[in-house]
Amino acid sequence: MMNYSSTRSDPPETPDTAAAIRAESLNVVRGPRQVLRDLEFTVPRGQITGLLGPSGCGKTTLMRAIVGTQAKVTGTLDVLGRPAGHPTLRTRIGYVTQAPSVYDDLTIRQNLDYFAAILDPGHTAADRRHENVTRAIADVDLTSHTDALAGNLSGGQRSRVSLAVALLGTPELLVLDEPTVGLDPVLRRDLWNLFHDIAASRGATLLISSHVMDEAERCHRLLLMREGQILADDTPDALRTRTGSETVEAAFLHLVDEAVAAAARAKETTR
Ligand SMILES: Nc1ncnc2c1ncn2[C@@H]1O[C@H](COP(=O)(O)OP(=O)(O)OP(=O)(O)O)[C@@H](O)[C@H]1O
Repeated sequence: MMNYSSTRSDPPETPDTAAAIRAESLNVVRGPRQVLRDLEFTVPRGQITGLLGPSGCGKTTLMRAIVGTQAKVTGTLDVLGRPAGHPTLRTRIGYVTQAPSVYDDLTIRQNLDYFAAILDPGHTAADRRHENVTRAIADVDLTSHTDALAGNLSGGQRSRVSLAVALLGTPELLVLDEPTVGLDPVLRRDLWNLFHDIAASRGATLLISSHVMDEAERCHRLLLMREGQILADDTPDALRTRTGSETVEAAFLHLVDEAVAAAARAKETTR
């Protein structure tokens, strides 16, 4: 995690028009390996940015750095105008991990009531909490299962309970790690519609990881990753045009081939 010994000397927060996330010379080491290498990118506010790349390329590590839970992060990483991990960011960011974090022995409503009580405590907030919980359950289309035990839900339903928890505090930035993995096509489409609603109606910024390239087409912008580096930071249209490809998947493969060829040339010249 990045270090914050004092908030007294914090620089003033950057204006809302600035990027939601800005990284420069960002490096992360995990165990003996350098997992992220010299990343430089920005994520604009109010849009959906897809973080795509093969398994093991560093997507989760980057998300953990952004939400402030990753150790050994160096370089610049600003989130909503503050350095990543800053205490004031805790209530402004919703993070959904790959493994759903729900209590199996509680119902869906009890799970959300529990997290709502942490976010918005006190007797006087009871009505507001009830409303927020009901809305978050409806947002993820689980109203008909409100009183079902989380332990009896399918994997996709449990993921949606986790997403509902992240939506409780109406966060400005939602960081979602592979939220559609294992879901059927109808649910995937519905969730992507929900993500677009959240960005459009609340002006929220969403960073969504996936290794399913067809989901890239649903994003406003893309960060394509490979082996701990950013291969491209662009819109799906611009990527297809730039590489002369029909799909983002073909564009990604084109960029991988280019990177491999460039690395081989560099090796050749150093011999
Ligand atoms: N706790 C850890 N200690 C050491 N290395 C780790 C640790 N966790 C992950 N790594 C390594 O860091 C690299 C990036 O992992 P990460 O989970 O960020 O990838 P990912 O792109 O999210 O993969 P996936 O799509 O499979 O979830 C991998 O090579 C992985 O082996």
